[in-house]
Amino acid sequence: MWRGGSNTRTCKRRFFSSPTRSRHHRPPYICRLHSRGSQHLKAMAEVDHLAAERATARFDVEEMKVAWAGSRHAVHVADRMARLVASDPVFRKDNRTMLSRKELFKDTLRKAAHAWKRIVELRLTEEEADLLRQYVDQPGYVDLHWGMFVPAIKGQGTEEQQHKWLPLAYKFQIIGCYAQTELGHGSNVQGLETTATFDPKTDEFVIHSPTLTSSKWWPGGLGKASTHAVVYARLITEGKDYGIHGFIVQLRSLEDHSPLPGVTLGDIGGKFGSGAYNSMDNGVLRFDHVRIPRDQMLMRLSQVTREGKYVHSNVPKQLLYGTMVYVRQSIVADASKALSRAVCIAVRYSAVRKQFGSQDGGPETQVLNYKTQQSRLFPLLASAYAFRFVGDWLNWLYTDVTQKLEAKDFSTLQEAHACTAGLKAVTTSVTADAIEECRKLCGGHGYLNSSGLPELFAVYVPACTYEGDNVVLLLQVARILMKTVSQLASGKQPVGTMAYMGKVQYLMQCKSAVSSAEDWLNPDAIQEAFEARALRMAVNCAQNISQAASQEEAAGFYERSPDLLEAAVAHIQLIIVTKFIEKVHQEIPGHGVKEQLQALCNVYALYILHKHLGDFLATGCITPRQGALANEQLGKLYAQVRPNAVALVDAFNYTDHYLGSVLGRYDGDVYPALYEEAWKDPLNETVVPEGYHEYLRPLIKQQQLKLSRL
Ligand SMILES: CCCCCCCCCCCCCCCCCCCCC/C=C/C(=O)SCCNC(=O)CCNC(=O)[C@H](O)C(C)(C)COP(=O)(O)OP(=O)(O)OC[C@H]1O[C@@H](n2cnc3c(N)ncnc32)[C@H](O)[C@@H]1OP(=O)(O)O
Ligand SMILES: Cc1cc2nc3c(=O)[nH]c(=O)nc-3n(C[C@H](O)[C@H](O)[C@H](O)COP(=O)(O)OP(=O)(O)OC[C@H]3O[C@@H](n4cnc5c(N)ncnc54)[C@H](O)[C@@H]3O)c2cc1C
Repeated sequence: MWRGGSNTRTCKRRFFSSPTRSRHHRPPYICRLHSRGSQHLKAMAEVDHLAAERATARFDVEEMKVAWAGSRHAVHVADRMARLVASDPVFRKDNRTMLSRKELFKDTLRKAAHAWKRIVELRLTEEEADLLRQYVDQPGYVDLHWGMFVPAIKGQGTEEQQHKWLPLAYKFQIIGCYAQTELGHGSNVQGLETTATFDPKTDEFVIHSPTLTSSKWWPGGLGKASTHAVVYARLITEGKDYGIHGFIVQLRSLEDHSPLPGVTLGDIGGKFGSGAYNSMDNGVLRFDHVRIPRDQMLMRLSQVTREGKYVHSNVPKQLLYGTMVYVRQSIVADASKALSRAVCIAVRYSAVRKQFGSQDGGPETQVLNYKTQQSRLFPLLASAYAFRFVGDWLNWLYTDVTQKLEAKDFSTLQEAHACTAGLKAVTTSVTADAIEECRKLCGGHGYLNSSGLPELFAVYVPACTYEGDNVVLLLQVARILMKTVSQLASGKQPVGTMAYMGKVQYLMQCKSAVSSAEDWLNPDAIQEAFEARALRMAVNCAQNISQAASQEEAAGFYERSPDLLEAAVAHIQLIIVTKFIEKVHQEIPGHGVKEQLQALCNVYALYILHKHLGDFLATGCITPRQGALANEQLGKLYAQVRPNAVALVDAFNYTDHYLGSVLGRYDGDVYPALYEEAWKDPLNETVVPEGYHEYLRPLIKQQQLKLSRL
C-alpha cells in the first residue's frame, strides 16, 4: 500500500529494453586560462597536487568505494552515469549562480528534457535514470513528478486508477506534483482547508479554495510545469466532513498549457540564495468550484460510492501519509550525499591550503594538520559515512514495511514512521549545519560561489523544513517514545529500534565500566552508554510529564516539549550509532577498509558523546572522568584518520562536475582554477564597469573639483 517508491538500488526495470550502452570517460581536466586575467600564467600540465596525500592512505580506496556505494554494481553504474552527465555540455552548471530566475528555470526545463531524451536513447534502467537525475543536480519538477506524484498514485490509487494514470505519468504525457501544503497550514495536515464536496447529481467532486489561507502554497513543479496534481482536500459528502483525502486534478490544458477554468496558479517567488532551489517552480494554486469526476478521488484507502456514501477500508488512516514516509526515507540517503560532497570539498582543500608554521623558508603547514581543523572536520567525515549506512538500513526497513503492508500486516507502521521522521530530522539538521561548517573550514574562499558550498547550503537547508519541519517530526518520535515508556510497566516488550527499552531495569542503573581511553573502542561500551542515555532521558521526560501536577497528559507534553526533543534526538543518535556498529561487524572486503570504517564509527560515536556530554553525565551512566577519556580517545582517532582523510573522500567517487567546486577538485590544483573562475564573472566582461559614467566618474570629478577649489 505504500508501493509509492521503488527501491532504486535493486530495481532493474528498464524504461526501454535494449541493452545498448554508451561508454563515457572522465575528460582530463584542461586548465583553460582566461585570456585577459591570466596572461602571466602558463598553461599547466595535469598534476595531482594531492598525490602525496593519496600515497599515505592505509586502505584500498577502490574497495572503500564499494563499501560506500553498497556493491560493485552500484559503483559501476554510478560511475557511468556521473561521467555521462559530466561529459554532456547541456548539463553544464558552473554558470548557474549567474543566471536570472527566468534563465535558470528555462535551463532546468532544458536539462530535464535532455535528460529524458538521453534516458530514452540509451534505454536506461530506472536505477540508471534516477542516478542520472541526481548527477544533473538541479532541483526541478521531475523530482516531484517521480518522487511524489507517481508514488502517491501508486500508494493511494486503486488498481484501476493506477492502470489509467501511471502509464501517462511514466511517459511524461502528463506532469504531476504533490499539492498538500497551503498558505495557512503545512505541518498540521489535518488543518488543511481546501474542500472536495461530492455532488451526487453529477457524480463529481467540487474542489474549492474557500479562503485565502486555503491556497495551495509551496508544491514544487506546480508554479509553471505541472499539468496535474494530487491535491489533498477535506472530503465532504452527505453534509459530513471526512477529513483529508487525495484527488487527482488536472490544472493545465494538455494543448497549450493554459490553466483550466476555475484554476488560478503561479510561482510563489524567489527563494534563498543564488541558483540553488530557484530552479524549482514552487507554486500557488486556488480553485473556484472546479469539478472533477468521482473516480479521480484516490480510492485505495477509502471510497465514495455513486450514491455519495463514504466507505473506509479496514486499514489505518495514516496510510494516507505514505508518500511522505517514502520521501522521508529517501531524504536520509540524500543527506549522506550532500554531507559527503561538502566534506569532500573541505578535506581536499584543507590538504592543499597552507597557513603559518614555515621554518627557515620551508613550506607552511597544511591547514588539515591543525588539530582544530581535524576536530571540526573529521566528525563530519564520520557522519557522512554514518548517514550513508543508516540510510541503507532505512531503505531496507521501508521495503520491509511496504511488503508487510501489502500483506495487511500493519504492526511495523509506527516503527517506520518513527524511524523515517526521526532520521529525516536529525540527518538533515546535521547536514545543513555541516555544510556551513565546511564553508568556514575553507576560509574566505569557501564564501565564493565557485567553492560550490554557498549553493550547496542554499539548496540543502529547506530539507530541514520540507517533508515535515524537523521539530514537528522529532515531537512525533517523542510521542512514540512516551507511549513506549508508558507501556513498559504493563510488561509489553518494545520491538525494533525501541527494543533496548525492554532492558529498562538494567539500563536505568548501569554504570559504564570504561577505565582507559582504549576502553572506549569497545563497541559494547559505546552501545551501552548510548542506550542508557537515551532510555534515561525518555524515562525522565515521562516522569516529569506525569508529575506535572494535575495537568492533562497533553499539557504536560507541551510543557516538556524542549526536553522531549532532546530525548528524541538521543534515541535517533542511538539508532545511527547502532547501525554503524552493525555495519562494521559485517564482513567487509578490501585491505584496511574495515579498520577505517571502525575508526570512523568510533569517531562518530565518541564525537556525539563528547558534544552531548551533559546528557550522558546528567543521566549518570558515565562519570566526568570517563567523559574525559572519551575525548582523549577521540584525539587519537583523529590522528589515525589524518593520513587517510583524502582517500576517504576519494571513496565517495564524485566527479569534479558533480562536486561543482574549484576548491574540491580531484587534482587539488585550486589556485589557477580560482583565478580562472573569477574572470568568468559577468562583472569582468568589461574592464570599466557599467555605471562608471553615470555614477563613479561624476563623483570622482566632483571631488577633484572641490579639491582644486581649496
Ligand atoms: C528526467 C529524469 C527522469 C528520471 C526518472 C527517475 C525515476 C526514478 C524515481 C525516483 C525518484 C525519487 C525522487 C525523490 C525526490 C524527492 C524530492 C523531494 C523534494 C521535497 C519536496 C517537498 C515536499 C513536501 O514538503 S510535501 C508536504 C510535506 N508535509 C509534511 O510533511 C507535513 C508534516 N505533518 C504531518 O506529517 C502530520 O500532520 C503529523 C504527523 C505532524 C501529525 O499528523 P496528525 O494526523 O495530526 O496526527 P497525530 O495526532 O500527530 O498522530 C495520529 C497518529 O498517527 C501516527 N502517524 C502520524 N504520521 C504517521 C505516518 N506518516 N505514518 C504512520 N503513522 C503516523 C502518529 O504516530 C499517531 O499515532 P498514535 O499516537 O498511535 O495515534
Ligand atoms: C523548498 C520547499 C519545497 C516544498 N515542497 C512542497 C511540495 O512539493 N508539496 C507540498 O505540499 N509542500 C511543500 N513544501 C511545504 C512544506 O512541506 C512545509 O513548509 C513544511 O511541512 C512545514 O510546514 P509549515 O511551512 O506550515 O511550517 P510551520 O508549521 O508553520 O512552522 C513554523 C514554526 O513553527 C514550529 N511548529 C509548528 N508546529 C509546531 C508544534 N506542533 N510544536 C512545536 N513547534 C511547532 C516549527 O518548528 C517552525 O519553527 C515545501 C516547502 C519548502 C520550503
